[in-house]
Order: sequence, then structure tokens, then C-alpha cells
Amino acid sequence: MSHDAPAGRSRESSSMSVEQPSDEVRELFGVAFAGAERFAEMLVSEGELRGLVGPRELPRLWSRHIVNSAAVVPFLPARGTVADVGSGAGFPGIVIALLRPDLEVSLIETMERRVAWLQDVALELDLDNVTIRRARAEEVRDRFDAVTARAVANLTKLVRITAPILRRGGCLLALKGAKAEVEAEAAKYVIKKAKLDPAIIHEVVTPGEELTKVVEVRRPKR
Ligand SMILES: C[S@@+](CC[C@H](N)C(=O)[O-])C[C@H]1O[C@@H](n2cnc3c(N)ncnc32)[C@H](O)[C@@H]1O
Repeated sequence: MSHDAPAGRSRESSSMSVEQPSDEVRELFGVAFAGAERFAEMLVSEGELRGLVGPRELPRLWSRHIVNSAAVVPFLPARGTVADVGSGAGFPGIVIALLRPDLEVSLIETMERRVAWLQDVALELDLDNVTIRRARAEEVRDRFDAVTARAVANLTKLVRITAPILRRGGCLLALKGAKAEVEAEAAKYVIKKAKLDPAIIHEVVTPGEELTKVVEVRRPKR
């Protein structure tokens, strides 16, 4: 996914400027666009009131959050199960569920208020591939083909809490910004100790957004 189109256009709503998705973003989401648009509408109408997004986030809701979440999608497995740890308002878990309806997606979130929000979103978007669990990742006993996380913890902590829930051949996919390389270097020892393969950093340029980095840490098949 490498694009260099300008960011989505903005229009004035009664109280704030809400970003409108560009044609490139519509193309990126394809048949999932209607669901993504409804998700954005819910975030605009209720997200701020329910304490899920700050007012300053709304003008860049698509590029900074929804489209940024989609950056992880090219690295997901061909089939199987995904756990999104610390989904919060639904990033990247809800976006993954929309773009990959063939994958079973578990949203693991510890805060009750956010869990209630995720349940409302899954119901409204009719996402029957989503399971929502109120838990800390450390309490989960299942294993997954992929574990995703965005803005939850640094890579060292993420590896510690997600290594036990990675299947053989499965991978952690952490959405990171400019600190990806520094965090990968700092996490080297923990990655080795958990018997995982060295981190790979994928660079992704999303429509209307600057460079995003996806750090992949895989559990070897044997
Ligand atoms: C800063 S928010 C980021 C939310 C979302 N991933 C995003 O990118 O907008 C971090 C979220 O992770 C959750 N969280 C933190 N540690 C967790 C853990 N060990 N297990 C599950 N959820 C956790 C918090 O409750 C919070 O909702």
C-alpha cells in the first residue's frame, strides 16, 4: 500500500472540521467502505462523548486512525485467528475485521467502558467475525495466528505480554511510528529470550498519511 495522494478533504460541520475520506481511501476499503464510514460516523457522533477520541483527533480521524490501522492488513495471515490487544476505540481491530471478514478477530480490552463501545460497534456494523473480551492480554490463555497492537506499550513490553499467546508460525504485528527501530533494538534481548525470530520492520505509506511502520515479530514454526 504505497500512495502519495494528498490527505482526505475536510468539510466544516456545525462544531468542528471533520475529515472526509479521499477517493483513494474509498478504493483502499473497497466493499468494506460502507462499514468503515459507519464506524467513522459513530466515532464522530458518540466517540468524544464516550471518551474514546479527543476533539483534536476528529479532523484527522480517517488518516491518523482508520487508514493508519489498515496499514497492518497486508501482513495478516492468509487464514486463522487474530487478537487485537488494547483495541480501545477499535484500532486496529475493527478495521481488520472490516477488511478481512474471513479472519476471526478477538478484541482484547481491559477497560469496561471501551469494551461496551466495541460491543456497540460490532453490533451496529454487523461484524459476525468479532469476539470481544474484557481482559488483560496477560490473562488470555488462547493462542492466535497473529496478534496486533497499536499505542498499547513499547515493543519490549508488548513482546512480553503477547509471546505467550502466539501460535507456532504466528506473529506479533505492532503499529509503530518513528520509534520502531529504537524499540526493536531495545527489545532484542526479550525477543531472543522468548525464542522468537528477530524483528522485521515494514514501512508503509498510507493515503494522506506519512510513513507508518509495522514491526513484525514471529514465533518460528518449530
Ligand atoms: C492508548 S490506548 C490505544 C487504543 C487503540 N489501540 C488505538 O490505537 O487507538 C491503549 C489501550 O490499551 C488498553 N490496554 C493497555 N494494556 C492492556 C493489556 N495488558 N491488555 C488489554 N488491554 C490493554 C487500554 O485499556 C487502552 O484502551
